[in-house]
Amino acid sequence: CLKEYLRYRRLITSLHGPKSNPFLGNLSDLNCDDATLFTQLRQWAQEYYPAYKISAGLYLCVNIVSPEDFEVHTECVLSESVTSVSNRSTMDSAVQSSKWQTRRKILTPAFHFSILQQFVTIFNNETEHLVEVFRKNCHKPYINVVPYISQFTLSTINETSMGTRLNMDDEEDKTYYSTTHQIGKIFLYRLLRPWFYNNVFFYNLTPVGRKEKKLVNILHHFTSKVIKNKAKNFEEFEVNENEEINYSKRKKLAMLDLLLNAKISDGLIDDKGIEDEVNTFMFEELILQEINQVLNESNSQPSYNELQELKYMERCIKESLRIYPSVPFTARVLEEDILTSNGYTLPKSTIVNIHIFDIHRNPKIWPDPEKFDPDRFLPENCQNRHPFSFVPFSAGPRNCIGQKFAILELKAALCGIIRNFLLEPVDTPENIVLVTDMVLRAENDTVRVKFTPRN
Ligand code: HEM
Repeated sequence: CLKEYLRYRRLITSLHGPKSNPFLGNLSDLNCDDATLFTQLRQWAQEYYPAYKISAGLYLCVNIVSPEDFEVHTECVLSESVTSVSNRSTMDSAVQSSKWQTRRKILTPAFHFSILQQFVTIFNNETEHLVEVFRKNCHKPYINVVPYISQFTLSTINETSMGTRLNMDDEEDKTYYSTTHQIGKIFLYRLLRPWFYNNVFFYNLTPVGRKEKKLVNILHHFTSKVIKNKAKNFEEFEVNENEEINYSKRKKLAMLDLLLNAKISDGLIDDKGIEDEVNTFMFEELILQEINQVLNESNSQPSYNELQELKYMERCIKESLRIYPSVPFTARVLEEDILTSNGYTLPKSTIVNIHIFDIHRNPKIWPDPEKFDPDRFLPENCQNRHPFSFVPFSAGPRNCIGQKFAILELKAALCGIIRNFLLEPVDTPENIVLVTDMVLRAENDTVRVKFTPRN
């Protein structure tokens, strides 16, 4: 064991990375607020491309920033995920490595297009609820969309996977919703403190460990209740097995007048600024044009096939997921040694973090990376790109099983929102502060948008 450990340490420590203290490693850099940590990781990603090491005391991990190394690593991370190492008490049976392959096989048919077709009705109904909430609030100067969007996604996944609607007036459902948020924070806390990984006994005695236990019990209680109810319904369902499953044209851009006025009268905005603002509108108008074309101007809910036809919208979704990938980092444990593109050997058992966020903003692959340009995803523009340079759903065997589901759900939601409202950003990339979490979040969970109802 000692020989293996020393080899492991020697190989990882030969990799470059930020300066570290011999005893504490990079703990002092990592022990900061979530926003600073996010910026810090991005800075290291640029400085130490394509891969670098960081350490926390005796624990070491390697961060990968290049598509090439990401591709190599995916061949060696089939089973064990960091979630299962660091968080066994939370996610134990669901993610444990030995069971992964069997479970993935069982679950894959649940995402077959014939099943997704049935989910479209749920997506559309949930979208109607969302549009209704926005309509009630659209008289306000802006709406913070984050809580509404996360309730929408949680409600949709609940209904499609477990067959129940979340009801935010119900205390238990409300607690479940807030618990899913809090557990993410605790997971991150533990991920950054590797001495808690294997030390479950000690961790459970800490205040955070005790809180985690309480939250996990709430989640387990909720899901087991839903599963029990579902099991009852399932018997009823079998009896009825033959039953079907129940489940202004272009607006005048008055904004442009305002922008031009602001430029001429007080020089508050320059030509580039106006172009950016108009582009923001144009994307939305082009999406609306496509929706009207595909749905023949009707007000009906879109069908599965119609959603598939919304190609321009799909490019806009992909470009959004490139600039703001919902999962900015993933973490896994290597099962075998790998050789990185710059000639380093990363030994078996290394914890590897993938900077999805930075892969998506690599200027060599994505010129002018901060610019929103859906045409990057035209087939002819994708041809020569490395297949692992766009990875919002990760890649390789452990990629996201729900990616088609997610795109379809996003399309249904956008269809409902854009047909009903004209959107204007209140928060912009310049003032939004991103923070480290399990999923990409803006500081204080706030992204403000102005909603104006369309006639
Ligand atoms: C925009 C939406 C989504 C994004 C960006 C996304 C992204 C990802 C990523 C990056 C992973 C890999 C995580 C890792 O390697 O640690 C993943 C895994 C996974 N995702 Fe998603 N996801 C999305 C929506 C969904 C939805 C809607 C579902 C279910 C309906 C889903 C189910 C899963 C599952 C089950 C896994 C684990 C797969 C496995 O380990 O075999 N995802 N997702």
